Amino acid sequence: MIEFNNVSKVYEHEGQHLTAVKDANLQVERGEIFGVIGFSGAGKSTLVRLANQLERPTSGEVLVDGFDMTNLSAKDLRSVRRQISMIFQHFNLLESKTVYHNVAFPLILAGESKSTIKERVEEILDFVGLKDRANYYADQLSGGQKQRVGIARALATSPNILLCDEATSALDPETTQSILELLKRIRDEYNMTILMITHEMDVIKDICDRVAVMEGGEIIEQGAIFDLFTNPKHSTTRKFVESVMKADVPKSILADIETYNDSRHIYRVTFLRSRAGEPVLSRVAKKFNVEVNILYGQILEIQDTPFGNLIVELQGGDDEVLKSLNYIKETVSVERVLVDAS
Ligand SMILES: Nc1ncnc2c1ncn2[C@@H]1O[C@H](COP(=O)(O)OP(=O)(O)OP(=O)(O)O)[C@@H](O)[C@H]1O
Repeated sequence: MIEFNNVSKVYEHEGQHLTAVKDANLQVERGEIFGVIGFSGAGKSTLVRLANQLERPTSGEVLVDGFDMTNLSAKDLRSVRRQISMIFQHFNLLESKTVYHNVAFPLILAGESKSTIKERVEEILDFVGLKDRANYYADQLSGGQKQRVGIARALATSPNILLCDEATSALDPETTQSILELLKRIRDEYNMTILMITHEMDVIKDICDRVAVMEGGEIIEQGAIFDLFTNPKHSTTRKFVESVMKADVPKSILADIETYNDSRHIYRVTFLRSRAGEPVLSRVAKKFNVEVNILYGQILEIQDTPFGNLIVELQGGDDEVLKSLNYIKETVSVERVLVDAS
């Protein structure tokens, strides 16, 4: 649906060249929610603006629905662009206009009749849960409601692709969840293709099918969410994953682990997929001469798949600990050891 082939974007500023996107390759499939994550300045906004040709690439090609956006006539480009809508971090609403008018705006520009506009606006406001706010002014709404208006406006012209530029970054966690639920519903009910950029791994975890990680203009890693979470390869990807994994570990436990001395055996044990429910640690305690002390445990759900994450201490002689560890690794695919004090 959206394809980047060897795309680069170089800006020239006061005689200096700055490569904002470097040799990017990615494919977003129809009906997929694809996330792009990176720290500030990584090139995410530029990448998403290349998707609808708000920016022209310096080299490479951008295909949308098979059309090479870099080689279209102005008329054809307008027509392909009509399939693409965008929502923004700060909503970009007409603050002095009503909710109704904001959503009607792109339909008025498209020359639709009054009756078509009325029908469509009412339908879409109902869909985003703002039917009773049609006559409110945008500046009378909460942030979450404003983003719903932004989404309704984006959907008004029935696009196939929705680009989301940090769409939840200005919202509190609860409102973020409700907007993410709405985006999922849009994908499911309209088979929308969604390309979203964010710096929040939580957002990626909750909604995306696949993700690309950007750094210094390059896509340094990409893949299915589950694979990326359970087996991140690049150190920046690991940082993003740990921002979610560590977020829930109580500070007192983290501080405690850091003070453990070399003679103790502390491991992070990662349980994948259906194995998350297996009683492997109690089996280890019965089978070997060790005690298992669970310091911290968490089971995340990534794309409806359980992903267990435990920090355990194995107490016993070095030999027994080694045997136990090998047993755990065989049985539940221990992915990696965070703290190996042995
Ligand atoms: N129009 C422009 N002219 C010159 N340089 C630009 C322009 N737009 C972006 N850049 C530069 O390109 C790099 C990537 O910027 P971009 O906005 O794509 O990053 P980002 O990952 O979206 O960052 P943020 O999360 O802070 O918005 C930055 O160094 C930025 O200064």
